[in-house]
Amino acid sequence: MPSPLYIRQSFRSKLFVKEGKKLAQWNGSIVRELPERDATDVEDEKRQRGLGYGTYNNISVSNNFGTKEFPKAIIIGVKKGGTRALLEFLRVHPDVRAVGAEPHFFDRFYEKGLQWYRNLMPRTLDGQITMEKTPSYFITREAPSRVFSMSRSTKLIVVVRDPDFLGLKRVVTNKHFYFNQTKGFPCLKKPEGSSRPRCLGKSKGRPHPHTPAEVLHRLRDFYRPFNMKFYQMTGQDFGWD
Ligand SMILES: Nc1ncnc2c1ncn2[C@@H]1O[C@H](COP(=O)(O)OS(=O)(=O)O)[C@@H](OP(=O)(O)O)[C@H]1O
Repeated sequence: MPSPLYIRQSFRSKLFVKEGKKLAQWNGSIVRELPERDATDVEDEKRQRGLGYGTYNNISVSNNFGTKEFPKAIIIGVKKGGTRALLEFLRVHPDVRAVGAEPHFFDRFYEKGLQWYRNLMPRTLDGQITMEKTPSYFITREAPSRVFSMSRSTKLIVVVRDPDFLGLKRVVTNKHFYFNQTKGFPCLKKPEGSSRPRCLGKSKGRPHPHTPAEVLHRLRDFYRPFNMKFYQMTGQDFGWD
């Protein structure tokens, strides 16, 4: 089985940085690549079934060079764990190329075959990492063995907290972000000459209802044993109690 990496997510820019010259070049590609909105499951499905993946503007194909490769890393979950933010912030890095929408290959569209899947991927040059994210893989029993039969070396990333992996050079820092009060989380700053949105889509940053202390207490009690199991499995105490 491919081994999952449990990612601690704080989104305080653990993404990593190259010098100014390179930065100026890839600022241009950020403008093209950031999706205007998040792809919901329904949108994903429509796109994959009917409209043709390759033509949809969320799919990040910014050049005709390079080759389409299977992902070297897949964000497999957890749902609502900030997986979109992680992918969008990672793909700011020039060495990361990612599919904008969720491919749902290993859960819904497996019968379409590996060539179909690879064709969804953006082209990469030597040294670039292909990535995708589909958080429902985490709750799909068949997903791990399916990924394994595609490639034994693909890294599976589960967002827990703090992305800290992949060995990328330091390119993205705090200066690329601002704290958006309305959303309640960091967004990418607008590059010069761009009018494209820099924050995640409407479905992210929902207002949450007040949760009474008693309910929180009961939820903590309920999840405690599962959290303990998880700490044992990962060898790390996340201190969620
Ligand atoms: N930068 C940053 N820091 C912390 N939290 C963030 C960040 N960006 C997004 N979010 C929150 O992540 C929630 C969405 O997670 P996902 O993108 O994994 O959702 S999905 O499963 O793909 O639908 C969603 O939470 P809710 O708004 O509570 O639904 C987002 O607000």
